[in-house]
Amino acid sequence: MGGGSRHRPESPPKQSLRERFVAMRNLPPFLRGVWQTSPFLSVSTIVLRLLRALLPVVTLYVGKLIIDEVTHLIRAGVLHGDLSAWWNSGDLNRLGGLLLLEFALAVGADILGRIVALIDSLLSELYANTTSVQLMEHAASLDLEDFEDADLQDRLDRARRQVAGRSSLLSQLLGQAQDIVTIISFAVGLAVYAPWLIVLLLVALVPVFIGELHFNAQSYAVNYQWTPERRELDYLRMIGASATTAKEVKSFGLNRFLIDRYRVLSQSIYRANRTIALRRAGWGGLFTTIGTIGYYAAYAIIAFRTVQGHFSIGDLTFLSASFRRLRTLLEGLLVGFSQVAGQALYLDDLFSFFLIKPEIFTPEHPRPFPHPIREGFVFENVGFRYPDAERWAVRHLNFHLRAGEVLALVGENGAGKTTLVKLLSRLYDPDEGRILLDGHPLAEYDLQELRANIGVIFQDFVRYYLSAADNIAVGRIEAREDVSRIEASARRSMANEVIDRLPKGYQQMLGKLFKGGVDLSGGEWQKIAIARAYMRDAQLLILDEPTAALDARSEYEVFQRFKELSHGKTAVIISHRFSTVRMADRIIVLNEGRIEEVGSHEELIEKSGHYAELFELQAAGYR
Ligand SMILES: Nc1ncnc2c1ncn2[C@@H]1O[C@H](COP(=O)(O)OP(=O)(O)OP(=O)(O)O)[C@@H](O)[C@H]1O
Repeated sequence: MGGGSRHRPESPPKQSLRERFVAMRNLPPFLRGVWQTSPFLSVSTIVLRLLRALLPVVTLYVGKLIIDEVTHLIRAGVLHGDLSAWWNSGDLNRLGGLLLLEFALAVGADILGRIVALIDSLLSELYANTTSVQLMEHAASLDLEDFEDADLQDRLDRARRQVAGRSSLLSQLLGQAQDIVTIISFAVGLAVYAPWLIVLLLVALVPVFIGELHFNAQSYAVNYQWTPERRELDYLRMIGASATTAKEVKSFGLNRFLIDRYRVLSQSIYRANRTIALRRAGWGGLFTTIGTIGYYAAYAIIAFRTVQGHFSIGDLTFLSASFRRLRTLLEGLLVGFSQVAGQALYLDDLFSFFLIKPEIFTPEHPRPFPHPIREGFVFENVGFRYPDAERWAVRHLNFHLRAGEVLALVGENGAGKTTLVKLLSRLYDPDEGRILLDGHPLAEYDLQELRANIGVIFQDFVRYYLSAADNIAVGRIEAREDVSRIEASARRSMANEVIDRLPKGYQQMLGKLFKGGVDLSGGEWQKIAIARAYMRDAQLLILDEPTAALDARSEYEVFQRFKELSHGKTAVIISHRFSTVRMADRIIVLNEGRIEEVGSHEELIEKSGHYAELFELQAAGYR
């Protein structure tokens, strides 16, 4: 969260006219994406819209013919006594035919419009689904480091909103294309009768266009600038009203604080939006009035010329209606264009998110992963610094994690234990030095294979709101159906005792998010999480303090089993409990990112160094 001092870019990005036009380059890939989603639906909507586009001018022209026919009939004075006699005389045939035609056109236009709207909504939804999946897939390929970057979070957030809220872009875009065809057809009609009307039209419309363009750019800029705050709003809403936070929020009485913070923040966003909306409404009103003046000027001229005998009454209605429709259409087109340009800017976020490339990836020709690992892992002068951090989290790490040994990492909070583990599982790459596996850098192996061979349970493991069985199966999701494997893993981590007590056993939904879910104690969750490591059947097992919530007996038993069961397997355990740590073959003591001591429990006690001091401290606490 931003706290009190909010960073605001000096000049709002991407709001110049030129940049808006540049953003239009996003439209071709967008349309290509839509096309690939469903070529059939795409073709259908284009063809139907083309038909629909020509209907208005045809309808208006038929209207003109009707009026001309009516005036003709009046002038000719062919009035018969009653309607049926008149009808039978055949004088009304042409008028009747024209009326029928206009009726058919109106019905046709309505039906076509509905079909087109239906296709557009189907197509938009399909496209939004496809893009959401791509978004998830791409997010999955990114580095952990990327996710810890607030800028990326902002961009991802805008991209998500783009997908969720902007699927109207497609119908807008297609509607524009359709309107252009209609406009051309009207313009041709107008040009034939009175070309000067078109000039008048343009003069009336230009101010509206520029106004729209300007205010859309401002809206985007505001939206862009306030992304972090909007994310904070979401976050506040989430911690203010979710099952996982309710306990703490209630007992600390945080609700008032959260609500006030939400209110203040949402009001500032509201004020920024209101300012733009007000200015937009004011200027928009003025510009529209100019357009209306243009329309009535044209109307007066047409009427005058009709009186002079240049136009028929039918022409008068056709021209004035054409002019009015053209004005509305062009206004819509221009406003729509600037909206499309605005949406194209949001597409920028979506597409630029796709352009972020992970830095940790599998080389083109990966080295086959060793089965079994022979020598183990060697850290050679490894150093790592978190992005934007001043301090090295770990530095000058030199040690050998031998195949088959159980290594414990000990150190005070922030000493670098978790960081070391993240480097080992290649969630980060070192900034200095290198890590070798059986003599070759980790980066030469296939990333998926490396991760598949490492089973790591972090201290902040995830409590999935899934069934108990699935909570274990996530350790090796391909084996989700393998009940005996899941049960065996549960027995090893003692999770079976927890699950046996659940009303629905392995099928019990865990967590309180969904109906019928049962929550577990911290230690019970941990036993479930540890079962994931066994599920994985990896060559290297890493337990990063996942036992912190286990009672002393459970932790002892869990590690006893761990040692027995991981026999021959390489393992790294992080724990603050020395009863556990002393079971390891070797212990590394970390201090401020450096290795301070290495040895077995006995050796380190003998040495009377940092380890012995920490051990004494804990032992004294129990005496
Ligand atoms: N994602 C991160 N971004 C920036 N700095 C981090 C990040 N994670 C850890 N650090 C910093 O790196 C240092 C080492 O952290 P690390 O999590 O490795 O410690 P640890 O020994 O596991 O501590 P603990 O016993 O509290 O779990 C700390 O100074 C910490 O503040």
